[in-house]
Amino acid sequence: MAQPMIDVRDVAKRFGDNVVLKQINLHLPAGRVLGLIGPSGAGKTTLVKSILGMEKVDAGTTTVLGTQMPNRQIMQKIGYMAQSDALYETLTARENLRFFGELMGVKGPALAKSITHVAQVVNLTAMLDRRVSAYSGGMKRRLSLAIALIADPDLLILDEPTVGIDPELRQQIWAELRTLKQHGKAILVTTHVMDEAERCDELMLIREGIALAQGTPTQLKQEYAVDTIEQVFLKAGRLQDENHSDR
Ligand SMILES: Nc1ncnc2c1ncn2[C@@H]1O[C@H](COP(=O)(O)OP(=O)(O)OP(=O)(O)O)[C@@H](O)[C@H]1O
Repeated sequence: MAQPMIDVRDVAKRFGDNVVLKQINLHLPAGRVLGLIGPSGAGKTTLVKSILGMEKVDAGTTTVLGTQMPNRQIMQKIGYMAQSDALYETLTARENLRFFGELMGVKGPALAKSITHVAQVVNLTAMLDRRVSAYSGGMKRRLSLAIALIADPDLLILDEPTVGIDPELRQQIWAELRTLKQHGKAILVTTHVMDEAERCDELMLIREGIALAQGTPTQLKQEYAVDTIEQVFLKAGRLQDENHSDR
């Protein structure tokens, strides 16, 4: 089998007494979209940061592109969109894209071409030369996504990429993610939006730091004998509450 783009083995993490991740296992091959869904505080961002090597795990390993994390070189190969935007407000969007593109090794005409493409994907072409300080929250999210895409990375890790983005553009962004996966990219995405969860090839339901269920949306609906992912989630949560033996 081809080497997974992300391989998480038995990862555990706590902040003081707060156990945030318990024995998480996750494998993401090329050409797949894996959705991480769970309520606020479930541990999604902590898992994402553990995968990136930004958070030190207490047990287990996270391997990305065949290399155990943390690793600075590998980090530069990942298209990462954080939950909060890290943008240079005094620069224009184009300058931000140029800066982050160069940081990831894209230069010259290739960079100019990539800026044009990613700006189109997130619908910011007309606003590229405006300072980011004048951007709305949604525009900043879109620019953060464009930055994650700028170097055409093999692996994208997107933490709630469509928060504050209107439904039409959300469709456009998901169409782009689909195209990217068809080109063999691997995509890990966290989301609260259930119709986005339905678009993932595979889902991991995470609650109180525990991976409650994992599988394709169809498999999960069958397993829990329900019609929607939202119902899967609610049912899995109820079962977890009834069975406290895993705490
Ligand atoms: N740096 C930190 N120090 C202490 N506790 C933290 C830290 N980061 C996260 N936590 C705690 O870890 C738990 C999981 O947080 P995390 O941000 O991973 O959840 P999440 O599933 O991403 O939530 P949301 O959907 O709201 O973003 C929470 O209880 C949070 O308070």
